[in-house]
This record gives sequence, C-alpha cells and structure tokens, in this order.
Amino acid sequence: MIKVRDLSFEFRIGKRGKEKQIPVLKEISLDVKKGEIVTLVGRSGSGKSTLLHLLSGYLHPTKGRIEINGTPVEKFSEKQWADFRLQNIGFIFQNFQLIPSMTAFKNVELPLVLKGVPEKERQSRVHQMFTQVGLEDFLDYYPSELSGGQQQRISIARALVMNPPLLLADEPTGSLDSETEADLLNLIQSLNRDKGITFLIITHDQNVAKIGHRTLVLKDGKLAQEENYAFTG
Ligand SMILES: Nc1ncnc2c1ncn2[C@@H]1O[C@H](COP(=O)(O)OP(=O)(O)OP(=O)(O)O)[C@@H](O)[C@H]1O
Repeated sequence: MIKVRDLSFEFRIGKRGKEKQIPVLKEISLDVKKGEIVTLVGRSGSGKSTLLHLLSGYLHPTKGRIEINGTPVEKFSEKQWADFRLQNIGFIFQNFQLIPSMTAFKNVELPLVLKGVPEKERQSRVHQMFTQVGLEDFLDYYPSELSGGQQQRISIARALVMNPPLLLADEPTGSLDSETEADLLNLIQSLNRDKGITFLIITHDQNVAKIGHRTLVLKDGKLAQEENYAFTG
C-alpha cells in the first residue's frame, strides 16, 4: 500500500544566498502492506509529521521514491495530488479539523460534494458512514455541540466516506481521555479487520502504538523496528 525508497528530506530556511539546510529524513525505506496497521513513534522533532506530509503530498521529497496503492506519486503536481488524495487517502488529526460552521452531516458530505457525487448517493453514503461510526443521532449537530470522542468519530466518517484504502493518522487520540481513546482504538481496529483499511498512525502513546501489527521508530532521520522504545507521558 505504501512503498518508500531512499527518501530524504531537508527543510531550507533563511534568506536566499544564506540558506541553511535542516536534514530531517535520511534515505528512509519503508513498506506498509495492504491491510496492516503500522504505528510510527519517535521523539518530538524526529520527523514523524514530516514523513506523513511527504506521504500526502503537502511536502515534496529532496530525494527518493514514494509509491502509494501502486502509483508513483513523488513527481505529482498539486492538482494530481489533490485528486489522488481524495480517492486514496483519508486523514485523521489530533484536533479533528472539522469545519465549525457546518453540521456533522455537512462535514462528512464535503468530500463527496468536492468529487461531484449526486445528492441522492451522497445522502445514502453519509448515512451509512454515521451508522458505521455509531453516531446516527448526531447528524445535525455542530462540532462545538459534540464531545471530543464524537468529533473524532465524525472526522473518521469524513476520512472514510470516499472509501479510501489508506488512512493516515497524526496523534488521533491526542485530545481524548483514556476511555474515549479505548473506544476509538476499537473502532480503528474493527475498520481494519472488517473493511481491510490500511492505517499508518503517528503516536506518542503506548496504548495507540500497541494496536499496530508493527511499530516503527524514527530516530536521527532513520527508521528502525521497535526495540524497547521508551514512551514518555
Ligand atoms: N517548516 C519548517 N521549517 C523548518 N524546519 C521545520 C519545519 N517544520 C518542521 N521543522 C523541523 O523538522 C524537524 C521534524 O519536525 P516534525 O514536525 O516532523 O517532527 P515530529 O516528530 O512530528 O514532532 P512532534 O512529535 O513534536 O509532532 C524538527 O526539527 C522541526 O524543527
């Protein structure tokens, strides 16, 4: 599902002529197979979010190759990325990133509107998603009227409404209490088991890391399999 080869990335900061390079990822290779949950850990600043941004086209590699769902993407234009993301990748963020002025229904419907899906089909697909995440009674609520756990479920419904094969998550339970976190991890595991959705999840949290079939550690710009990684907090 994800194939990364010799991927390097450096940020460039400072004025032209006096630019400074900050290497973040150094010739990383990585495979995530279809149907896997892979969790990615590493110290703050180790480059986890940078890797996710490279995998979703918000940053472009300095060097190396990225293949997602069989398609080489590293040379994509912005337009190609936008189309590709809509079809292939769902996103879940720590702070949910729902649109506050739209109801839960409208938030989940949005990707379908962007894709030009006809209204009747939109209605039925959105309702189906709300059933799947267990929030059928909250269609007309605004994000501010929902709990953190409910908002995250809505954001998962939005991430899945286009049926993407891959979900990328950045600290998906970072804003949730431990009970709500456990519920959400169950939901992620059942989506993986029942629908075969592949997950790559960044986390600082041992409970989240544990749901991975594999855990990778990012350290000094390189990736390694987990070996007694010491979680903090
Ligand atoms: N826009 C930027 N310009 C320059 N350097 C940046 C930029 N964004 C991030 N960095 C640097 O890149 C490195 C990796 O940052 P990144 O956000 O990917 O780490 P992270 O592992 O996701 O951290 P955290 O766990 O705290 O979210 C850090 O040293 C950071 O300072």
